[in-house]
Amino acid sequence: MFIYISGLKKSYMSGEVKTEVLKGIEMQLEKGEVGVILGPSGSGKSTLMNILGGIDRCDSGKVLVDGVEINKLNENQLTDFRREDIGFIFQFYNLVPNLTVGENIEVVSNISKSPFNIDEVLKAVEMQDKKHRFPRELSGGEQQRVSIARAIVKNPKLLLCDEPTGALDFQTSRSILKLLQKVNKEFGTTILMITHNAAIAAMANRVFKVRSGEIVETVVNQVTVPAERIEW
Ligand SMILES: Nc1ncnc2c1ncn2[C@@H]1O[C@H](COP(=O)(O)OP(=O)(O)OP(=O)(O)O)[C@@H](O)[C@H]1O
Repeated sequence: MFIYISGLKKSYMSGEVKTEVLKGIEMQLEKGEVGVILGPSGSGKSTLMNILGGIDRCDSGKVLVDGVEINKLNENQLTDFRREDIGFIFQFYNLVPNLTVGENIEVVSNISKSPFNIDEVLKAVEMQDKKHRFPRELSGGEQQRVSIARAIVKNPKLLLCDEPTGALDFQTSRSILKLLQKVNKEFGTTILMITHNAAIAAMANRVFKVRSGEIVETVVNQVTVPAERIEW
């Protein structure tokens, strides 16, 4: 199993008060699959994703990514894991404003061990014509395409997407989801995506429903729906 999570717990302290945010998560995803995490605001989705991406650490439980138990890595190993194996896409694009599209991608490619070719990745996200533009000269959807290119150029094992269409209108959202599906097929990248939108679950191989820090249901879709046919 490519992602294997068992008994994962995480609490936060605010002052004297301890809040258990993840209460024993069980979750599995195969290599090359698309997983969707669905759940209401505050249910622990981002916390789970941050632990899986090596941004945060769990208190207890097992978290394996491609056979590596990431909660056992030291700080340097965790940094390497995050840098080399994980691509992140967020709701807001976090592009460097004074670098062009090409340069934003090059910064990541330069520090990667086995990056894809920048022009190929730009072509895949249909942004090859805008390589020399600055982020402020792009629409929201175009900026998200660039942030996807930046996340995949490093040839990550796992692409983690936290509400990637949260700031986009429905047509643009659909084109971004279509692009993620294409990345999954063409580059074979395993994708795990957080969303509030239950309709998006139709494009996933596995859907994890989170409530108050627990996975209350896992749905395995035998047939996945192409993004362009998702009903909103
Ligand atoms: N660093 C932190 N310190 C204290 N509490 C935190 C911290 N990070 C998250 N929390 C709390 O953990 C809970 C879960 O947060 P999380 O961001 O994982 O939820 P979410 O499901 O992703 O929500 P949303 O859909 O609104 O982004 C929330 O109650 C939040 O306030």
